Amino acid sequence: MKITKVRARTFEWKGHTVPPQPHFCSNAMDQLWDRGDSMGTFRFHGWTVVEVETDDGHVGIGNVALAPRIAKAIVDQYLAPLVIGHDPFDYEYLWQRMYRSTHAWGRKGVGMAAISAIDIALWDLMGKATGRPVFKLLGGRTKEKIPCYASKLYRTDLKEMQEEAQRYLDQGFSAMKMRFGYGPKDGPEGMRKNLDSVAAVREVIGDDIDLMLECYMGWNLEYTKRMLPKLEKFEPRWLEEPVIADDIDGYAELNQLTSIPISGGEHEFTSYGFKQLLYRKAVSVIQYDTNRVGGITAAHKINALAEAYSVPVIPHAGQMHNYHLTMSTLASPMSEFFPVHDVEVGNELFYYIFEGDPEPDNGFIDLDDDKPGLGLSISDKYLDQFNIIE
Ligand SMILES: O=C(O)[C@H](O)[C@H](O)[C@@H](O)CO
Ligand SMILES: [Mg+2]
Repeated sequence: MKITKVRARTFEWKGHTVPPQPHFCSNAMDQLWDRGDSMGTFRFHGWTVVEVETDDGHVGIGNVALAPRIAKAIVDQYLAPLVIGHDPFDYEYLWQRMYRSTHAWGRKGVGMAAISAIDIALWDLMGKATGRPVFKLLGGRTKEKIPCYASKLYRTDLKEMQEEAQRYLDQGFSAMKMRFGYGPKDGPEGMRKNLDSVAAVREVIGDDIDLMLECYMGWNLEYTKRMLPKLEKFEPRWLEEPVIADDIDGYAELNQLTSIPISGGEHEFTSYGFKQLLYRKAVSVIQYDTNRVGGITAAHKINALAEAYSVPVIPHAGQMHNYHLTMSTLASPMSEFFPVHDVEVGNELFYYIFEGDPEPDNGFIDLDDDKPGLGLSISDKYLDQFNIIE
């Protein structure tokens, strides 16, 4: 089997998007004096879909959501020539070929995200060629079905957040993640508003539902040290990305500070990056995204590392490329799930570009033992909602 063609298309959403609201989600831009619509740079309204075709007619599908136009250019100009003519089953060699040839600029960030897209397509190809789902090529079925947590609850009116939380309870979720809206620049009043939002959600869901708290890199070490003791009474499952991804020492200090587990990793790359997070005890939950971290090849290695360190893996994003990793290892107890399809931050686009993602049932999703590859196809239902760049 030889790779004959690589096609990268960037899908740019032109459909309805939910208008941005102030304090929607604390984020890394919040500490700038001219933060404006600070979440703006973290709204991903484009996605690059990569199709890798082989001489026997199989087509593997990969994807990348970070800087999709740049990722497409990297695939077209640098990565496609490196894999064409090769056997997709030589996926480790091809990963090393892509990683090493772009090492000067691609070992983290959009370079590695582009490598991830090709790698995911190779695994989809191997599944299709063998007639097996990808998770059966990794470690097989380790769960009867995958528990998932409802991930939304962006900072809005407290009553709206309570009604949203109630909806997830009614849908059978036993875990959910909410976002803070305030950070260091919002002072004591912002702290109070943050605490009030957690109290409001806890009031609805009670103490026996897992509640995760998302900062999305919007706080800093000093602010988080002040917030953690105030948050302990809410017993959160974890506090996510309180500081920027490069502040690994900050993560490590926070992770030892209180009983609240610190989580992170959706902005970290390769097994080398996760070795640092694990070795330095920087996080108690790792959250790579397979379409960023280095694809399935890298994620599979990180799962093994995490198992050795007894740190659970709960990947960022409820999307098929992550579900197969979670199904394949006991090191990953659950998946994230994005319960709302209205396009806001852009995670939702996956539902409009692809078909095949499982729907949750009472807080669980499952994968099909008999569906080869990732089990995804490119949808033709919403093509008119996208500007597609070949
Ligand atoms: O953990 C997450 O789901 C991510 O951080 C979100 O995709 C991001 O949009 C912040 O909520
Ligand atoms: Mg996150």
